[in-house]
Amino acid sequence: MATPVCLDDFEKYAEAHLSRMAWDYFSSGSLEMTTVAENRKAFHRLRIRPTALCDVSTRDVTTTLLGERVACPIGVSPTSLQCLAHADGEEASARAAAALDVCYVQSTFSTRSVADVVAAAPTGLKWLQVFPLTDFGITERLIALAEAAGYRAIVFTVDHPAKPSNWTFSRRPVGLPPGVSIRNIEAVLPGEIDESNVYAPKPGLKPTGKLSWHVVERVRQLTKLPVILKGILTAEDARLAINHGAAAIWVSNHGGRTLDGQPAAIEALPEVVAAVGGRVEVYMDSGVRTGADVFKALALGARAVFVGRPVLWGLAYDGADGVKKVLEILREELDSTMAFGGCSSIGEIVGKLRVVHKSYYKQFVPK
Ligand SMILES: Cc1cc2nc3c(=O)[nH]c(=O)nc-3n(C[C@H](O)[C@H](O)[C@H](O)COP(=O)(O)O)c2cc1C
Ligand SMILES: CCCCCCC(=O)C(=O)O
Repeated sequence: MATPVCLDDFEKYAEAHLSRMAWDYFSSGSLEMTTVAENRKAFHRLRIRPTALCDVSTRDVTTTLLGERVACPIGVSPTSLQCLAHADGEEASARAAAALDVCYVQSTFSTRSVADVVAAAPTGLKWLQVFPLTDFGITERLIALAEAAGYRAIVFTVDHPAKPSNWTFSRRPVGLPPGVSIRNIEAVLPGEIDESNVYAPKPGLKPTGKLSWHVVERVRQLTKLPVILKGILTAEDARLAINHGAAAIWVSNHGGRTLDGQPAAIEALPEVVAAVGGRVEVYMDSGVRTGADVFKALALGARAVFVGRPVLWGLAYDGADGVKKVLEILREELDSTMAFGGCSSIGEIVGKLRVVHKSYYKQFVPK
């Protein structure tokens, strides 16, 4: 295969080279996968309105997340089981993120532990993702480890209260090949994973559906770190999140892997941004594949975007170097979109009708 030039090329490579089980695990979503598809289609329905004759001779893509500087507003979403994509797994993806000075979010269900990741990538902004699991002690111990290791925020995933209905996983259980284990869980709870079917864990590791907004306070009480809520899609939940002390809100539909039929994350972003009214930062993921997508999300009020599957494709292509290429391509495409859109800094992208739904243009069509 020729050298990949865009994220779609990395996806094709991954599909051709990963084991069938790994590819199915990474690519699938719930039920008919309509939300997986909508995450892309919704970006295509948006149009960028360019501004001519601006000084775009130099462009600055740096920004800050919760006060910490990053080289660009593109980060790595938490994704589980990265050693299915490459033997170095999360060590490689964290190294790539650190090399590019972008935010790295480690999944609870990582095939490398917090300690492994910090040893492999001692620099760079790192956050830990946690779930509401049946055994709250697991979350508690992971947060303590991350805080001690210098992680800078906790990403609390609120859109995963049960095992998702995924026909692909039902047809072929997701198992771990020899030598691969969920080391992040092993570090706090040895011997709990059934390696032949990771979606049939021991009771304590199951997602709990016994939830209320008080769980956010419970997580906050465990740590001095800011707690970001991941998986918010409505204005009502965004307001509740702020009332319960969320430091930031992450608009996401989990890449279409949880509730099929929910909106594309980019469609839900404007109502969340409006409800938040600038009180906390808003991030988004789900379906971001080009620098134009990044520009659209920022114009609609996201402080930063994150990518999930593209990082797994990069790992499959060439470990840490592959992930670096994926992130560099997105950064360069964002930079180019800014030049042609008329923006010299990230701050200039926001607002000003830079991005509209394609129906905006109907009003100008002669009747
Ligand atoms: C294989 C895979 C594993 C995932 N694991 C987690 C996880 O452990 N925790 C979590 O909060 N989200 C998880 N997600 C969701 C991602 O964080 C992210 O929301 C999603 O992948 C974004 O969509 P994208 O893949 O289209 O970029 C996972 C997604 C995939 C594809
Ligand atoms: C190994 C158990 C899988 C946990 C769920 C990870 C996840 O969020 C996903 O989308 O997959």
